[in-house]
Amino acid sequence: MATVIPLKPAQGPTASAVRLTDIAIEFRIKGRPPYKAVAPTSLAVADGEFVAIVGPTGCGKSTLLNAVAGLLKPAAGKVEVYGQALAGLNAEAGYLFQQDAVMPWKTALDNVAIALEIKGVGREDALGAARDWLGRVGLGRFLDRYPHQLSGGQRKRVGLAQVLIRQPKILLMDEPFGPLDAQTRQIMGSLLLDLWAGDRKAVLFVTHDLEEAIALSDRVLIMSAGPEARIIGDHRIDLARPRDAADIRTHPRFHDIHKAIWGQLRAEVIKTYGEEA
Ligand SMILES: Nc1ncnc2c1ncn2[C@@H]1O[C@H](COP(=O)(O)OP(=O)(O)OP(=O)(O)O)[C@@H](O)[C@H]1O
Repeated sequence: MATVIPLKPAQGPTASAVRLTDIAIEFRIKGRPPYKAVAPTSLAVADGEFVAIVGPTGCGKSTLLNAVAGLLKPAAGKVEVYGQALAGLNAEAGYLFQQDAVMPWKTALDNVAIALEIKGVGREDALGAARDWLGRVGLGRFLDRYPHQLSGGQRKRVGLAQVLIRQPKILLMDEPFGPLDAQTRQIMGSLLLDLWAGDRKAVLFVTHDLEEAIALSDRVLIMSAGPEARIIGDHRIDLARPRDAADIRTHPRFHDIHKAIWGQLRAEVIKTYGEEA
């Protein structure tokens, strides 16, 4: 059985990388009462921890991530980053979305270098770092390709390099491998784990794919069906590291963990389909 750990944030001298306390999020829709997307809910991500959020479609996973990114302000509750109340955009975080953020008129090299240039890094230094990062994501031979000359998986690698070159302390990932085929998703997962093992950032990873969440994470959080969604499960994943995001799925322990968590997730997924039917 996977261990279910209490939802209360751990107390201790070290501040969490991210801590949400009793966060509630509402959307105003003209002529209607506010839509209460997220009910008061709490979560904490420790420094160096890889945490996934899984939940039924439309429950509020991206909304929660956007609150951590500082892209939207909760109606109630606290967002803290390394112990400091978040005001405005989260400067410690790099954000990787499902959609590509690459510029079609720039080569892979320029797409990655620009992430440093807009921070004031000189052109030559930015190009040097971009070459290095593209090498680390396996695109050392594709520096001068334009996005339309790259596969979907290769564009994702460019996106990953664009975010990582800025060395954020926290990585926010919203279905980052969503549009890719199953095999490429697993390869990207393995690449992400390899890169993460180097300097263990705090990661908050949103996915609808429970297998992907278990393969990558230290903890998997389950979000209930909306409206007024909240975190209802917090499962520690005790699979050894280093892990290969593809091979780990054949491990017997993986199946036990999957079975334990799926029971809880399935109930929420069924509620969502009932609502939309
Ligand atoms: N700007 C907005 N205005 C009104 N409602 C919104 C807005 N953004 C999101 N919502 C609603 O809030 C709820 C949560 O949306 P969110 O995108 O966070 O879900 P999700 O769990 O990430 O979904 P999916 O897995 O399908 O990507 C949904 O019911 C959505 O319709």
